Amino acid sequence: MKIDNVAYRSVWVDPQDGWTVRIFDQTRLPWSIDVLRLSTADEVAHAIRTMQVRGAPLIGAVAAYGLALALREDASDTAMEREAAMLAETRPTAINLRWAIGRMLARLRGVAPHSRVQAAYDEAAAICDEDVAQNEAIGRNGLSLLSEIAARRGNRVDVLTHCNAGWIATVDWGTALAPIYMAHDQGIDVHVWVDETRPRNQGALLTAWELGRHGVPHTVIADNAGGHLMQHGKVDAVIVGTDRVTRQGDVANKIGTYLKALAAHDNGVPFWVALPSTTIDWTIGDGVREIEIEERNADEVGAITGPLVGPGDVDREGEVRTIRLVPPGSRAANPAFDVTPARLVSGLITERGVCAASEAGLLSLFPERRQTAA
Ligand SMILES: CSC[C@@H](O)[C@@H](O)C(=O)COP(=O)(O)O
Repeated sequence: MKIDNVAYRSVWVDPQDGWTVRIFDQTRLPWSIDVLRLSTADEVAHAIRTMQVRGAPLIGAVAAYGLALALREDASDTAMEREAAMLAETRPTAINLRWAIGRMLARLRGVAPHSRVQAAYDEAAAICDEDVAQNEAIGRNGLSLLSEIAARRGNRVDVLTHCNAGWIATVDWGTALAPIYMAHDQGIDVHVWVDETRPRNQGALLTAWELGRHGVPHTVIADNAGGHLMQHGKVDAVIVGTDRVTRQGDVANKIGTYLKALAAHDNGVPFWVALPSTTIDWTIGDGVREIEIEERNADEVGAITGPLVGPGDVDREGEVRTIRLVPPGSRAANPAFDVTPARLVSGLITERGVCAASEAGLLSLFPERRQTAA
């Protein structure tokens, strides 16, 4: 995607030095576009934990480069296994992280230590290229669904999305936002209701920023507004991304997604989930019981960060500050994801096509997984 007419991915190797890894600091967006340089596996782990990089596919891709950085310092078997385990544990819910580390190890275990660094960079680059191709295919498959609605509605589609599943959450394109970008580029009058997505506001900050830069009409809403809009016929479809889909089609995504699925179900609004196959966890069935939900620091609920606005503070307008929301002494809790049961999901939009959120649906697109799932 482009920033000031320059095409960027969300992660890349610095072309000047040929080895450090560059990312946008997503804790600073949209107020400031800061590019970070990561040169050790520990720096990568820190970037993932603090959500300087976030979004399921992107943290997998960045972690893969993290392992390449680790191998530059020590390419022995012991160091490789240790650093891989450390990177895989930086966040628990998104399965792409463990998938990417698993793929790197599968490739590198058979490579002699002196050849591992180059092999690791090559494999991480392949993961990135494949993610871009998968998201582009997801965009095309989701576009068919949006085109059908537009054909019925005089070229208009209103989509609601939650959190950020755009290009900044993947290597490029995004999952949930890829069909929206393509619909907009094709001249469909697409408008997006953007859930702010408390507590970290990935919708209000990142999705709104992405859509705005691409010229896609959008409106940021409080997280609680979606049900009301659906009751009044203002939402044609909900499309969200996901951090993990079980083989039976249960969907883990940013906290609050489940409530949107319930409201969509009650109002007959299609609820679609967009994902690359790297987000499917074939080893588990019941997402509510089996997916580990990340519990983040309660301070993310108890405070909010943003630039000061006038008129009270004209001199300091624009200065980014953190403001306390919760009185001292009140406890806060911060489960970061929830699980939407498959029965509430209208369809899964993957790189291979759209399927029912069920084991049979997923296996119809990924028949090679039949044995794993059995
Ligand atoms: C294509 S990203 C899909 C999901 O990863 C996204 O919706 C989400 O929940 C991200 O959570 P985050 O905590 O911001 O990493």
